[in-house]
Amino acid sequence: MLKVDIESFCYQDRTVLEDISFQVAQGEHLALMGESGSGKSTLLKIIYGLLHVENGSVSWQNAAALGPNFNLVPGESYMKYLSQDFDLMPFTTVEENVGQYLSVFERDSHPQRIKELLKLIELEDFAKVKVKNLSGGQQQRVALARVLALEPEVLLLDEPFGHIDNFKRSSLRRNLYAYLKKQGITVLTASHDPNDVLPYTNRTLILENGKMAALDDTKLLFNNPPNYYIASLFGEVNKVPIRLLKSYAEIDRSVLVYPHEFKVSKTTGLKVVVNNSFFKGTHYLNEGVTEEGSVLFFSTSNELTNGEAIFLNVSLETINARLQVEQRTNT
Ligand SMILES: Nc1ncnc2c1ncn2[C@@H]1O[C@H](COP(=O)(O)OP(=O)(O)OP(=O)(O)O)[C@@H](O)[C@H]1O
Repeated sequence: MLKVDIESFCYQDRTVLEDISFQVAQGEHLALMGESGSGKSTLLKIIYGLLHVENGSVSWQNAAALGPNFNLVPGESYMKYLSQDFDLMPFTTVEENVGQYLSVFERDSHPQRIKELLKLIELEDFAKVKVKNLSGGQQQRVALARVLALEPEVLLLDEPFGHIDNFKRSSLRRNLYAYLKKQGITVLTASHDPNDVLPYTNRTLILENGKMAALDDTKLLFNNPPNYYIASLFGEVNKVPIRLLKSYAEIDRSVLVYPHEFKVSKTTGLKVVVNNSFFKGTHYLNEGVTEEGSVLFFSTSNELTNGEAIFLNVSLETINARLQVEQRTNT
């Protein structure tokens, strides 16, 4: 079990983390989400032991992680941290970079282990290439292989696919997370990308201005986001007054609605005039303006014409579910 308790953490005199307290079970995969500057990287650096936290503690399996004021070389041996800057040796080859992190006591198994890791990151053909001659995305994959070399018990990943193109990203993500799960490695992934988070993580911790805005089951957070900030980390979202959706409603509140949750009708519902229809590959994301002048985003399978009037509907189940979440988080 990884236990993190941070009362506060400051850079110079600016507090950037406050009241952070959570636990991660062995083998669990926790996502860290939050807007840029919310404190994700800082939190990972504290956990790894790169930053000293005066008011707080980190422990793994009930043993305290002591941080940089106590360790000659920062970082705990059972943990690895993949930072946003890759920290590679540019003038040596891919296999040397990965091999450097393998145990000196098991030299015989190095070639096999390097081969295995290069296969995982899909860079087998680049084993003899110097790192300085690789693209940014390829370098990020080498950095990933390096942190995996010694099979850490805890792996901290900071935007691990940020430099990798979509073509490689999907398969790499699948292979990597399947591998980590199989090995029972405890993982924390900080990411802006819901595609890194939704399919692969058990729980998600949301940071907002250095504070914990939520910590819950990932699917639950997506399906029933407690507020607009949290929902918008997963993609486009609308805040819609219930009285516009159900004319008979006596409730003066708004609910969060994702674009895919609107059902489109030609005759009944909340009237909007289409302003834009963006092709998203699998669907169209449309921008519509209500009679009150607010903008709503909704999905359709077909392209809509600008100026066309259509009607939006949201199911009672969705509205009720959202109202219940609000009640739960307000009590
Ligand atoms: N070394 C530093 N010295 C002073 N302030 C810092 C330092 N590093 C980060 N900060 C500040 O601390 C806050 C949190 O930064 P952090 O990098 O942890 O956020 P983040 O959520 O990881 O952002 P991003 O998603 O953009 O990587 C920001 O306001 C940032 O400007």
